[in-house]
Amino acid sequence: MRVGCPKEIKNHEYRVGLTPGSVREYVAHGHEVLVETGAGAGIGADDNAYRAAGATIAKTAADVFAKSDMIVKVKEPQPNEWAQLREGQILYTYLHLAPDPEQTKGLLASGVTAIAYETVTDDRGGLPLLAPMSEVAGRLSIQAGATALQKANGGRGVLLGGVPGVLPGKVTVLGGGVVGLHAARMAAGLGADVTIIDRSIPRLRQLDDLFAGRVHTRYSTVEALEEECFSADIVVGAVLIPGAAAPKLVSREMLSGMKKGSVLVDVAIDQGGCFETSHATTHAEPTYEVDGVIHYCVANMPGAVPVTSAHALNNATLHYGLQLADKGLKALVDDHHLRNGLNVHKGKITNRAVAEALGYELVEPKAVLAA
Ligand SMILES: NC(=O)C1=CN([C@@H]2O[C@H](COP(=O)(O)OP(=O)(O)OC[C@H]3O[C@@H](n4cnc5c(N)ncnc54)[C@H](O)[C@@H]3O)[C@@H](O)[C@H]2O)C=CC1
Ligand SMILES: CC(=O)C(=O)O
Ligand SMILES: [Mg+2]
Repeated sequence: MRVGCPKEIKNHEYRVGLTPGSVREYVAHGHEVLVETGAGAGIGADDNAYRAAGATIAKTAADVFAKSDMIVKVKEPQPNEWAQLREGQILYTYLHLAPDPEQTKGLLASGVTAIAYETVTDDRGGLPLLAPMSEVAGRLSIQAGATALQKANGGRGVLLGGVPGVLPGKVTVLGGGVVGLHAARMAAGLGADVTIIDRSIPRLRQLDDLFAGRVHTRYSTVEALEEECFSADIVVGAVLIPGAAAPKLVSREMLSGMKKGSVLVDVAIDQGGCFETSHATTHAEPTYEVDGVIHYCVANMPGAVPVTSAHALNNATLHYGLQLADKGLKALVDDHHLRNGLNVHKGKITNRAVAEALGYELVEPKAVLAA
C-alpha cells in the first residue's frame, strides 16, 4: 500500500502523523511512504531524515492526497483537506466529529473510510490512541492554567504552590480519567491544593489509592461542582463520554459564583467543551475572558510540545497503522477494537455517539464492512 503523510496545517500544529522511525516500520513491512516536504520540521526531522528512513518526499500536500491509499495525520482534516479525500482511501487521524457537523458533512461527501484515533478501544476499557495526547494535555493544562493565573495575563495573581506562610492555590479537576490524572499529578507536584471530581466511584477509589491522601476526590453532583468551582483558582475540564459531545458541567450562571481572575482550562474542548461559555481557541490566541473568568480552550494543546507529542502519538498509532497498511479494510473486520475507531465509511456514519450527537442514522460498522 502507499501510505501518505501530509504536513499538518491547523494553527500552530507542529506534530506529524509519521515520525521517521514509523516510516522505517512501514517500509520494513513492504509499503511505500510518501511524506510532504517539511512535514517533520516541527519535530526537527528534515526531508533527509525521512529519505534515510525510506520515504519519498512529495512537493505538495495535493500530491500526497492524490497518490496515497491511506493518509496518516494528527488533527482532523481542515476543509481544503477533506475536499481531497476520496472513496477507497483510508484516513487515520483524530476526528472529534460529534461537535463538528461541517467536517462530518465533508467526510461523508468524500466517501472516505475515516478511522478516529479517539474512539479506538482496548481490552481494559481505555482509549489507547487518545491516551498519550491526554497525558500530554493533562500535564500541559497546569502549565497553561498557572500562566493564565498570573496578574499580567489577566489572572488573579496566585502562585499555585504558595510560599511558606501563605496558602497554595486551589485546582479543581473535572473528570479523573487520563487528562485528569495527569493534571492532578502536575498540580500536586507544584504544591497546589487539588480536588478531582468524577462520576465513577471505582475511578475515585483508584485515584484515592494512587495519590494516598495528597489529592482530594469528590463524587460529581451539582453541589460538589459548585463548591469546588467557586473556591478554585484553576478548573480543568477533563470529562469524556467517548465519541459524544462533552456534557456541560459548568453553566454560564455558575461563572458568577467563581472568583474574578480564576482560570478555566477546557481540555475537553475538542469534544465541544464542558463549560457552557467555552469556544475553541488557538495557540496564537489561547485565552479570552467571560464575566471576569479567564478561559483557555485550545483544541490541539499537544501541538505546543510536538517533539514529545509526535513520538508519544506514533508509539500508540503505529501498531494499528501497520495492520491497516498490511490488510486494508480486513484489519477492521479482524479487530473489534480498531473497528470501534471507524466513524465514517462510504458516506455513512458508523459510530453510535457521533450519529446520536449529529442526528444521523447509524450503520453498524460490521454491516457496512460486509457490504
Ligand atoms: N484539548 C486538547 O488538546 C486535548 C483534549 N483531549 C480531550 O480531553 C478529554 C478527556 O480525555 P481523557 O482524560 O482521555 O478521557 P477519559 O475517558 O480517560 O476520562 C474521562 C473521565 O470523565 C469522567 N466523566 C464523564 N462524565 C462525567 C461527569 N458528568 N462528571 C464527572 N466526570 C465525568 C469519566 O468517568 C472519566 O473518568 C477528551 O475530550 C479528550 O478528547 C485530550 C487530549 C488533547
Ligand atoms: C486529542 C487531540 O485532539 C489532540 O491531541 O489534538
Ligand atoms: Mg484536539
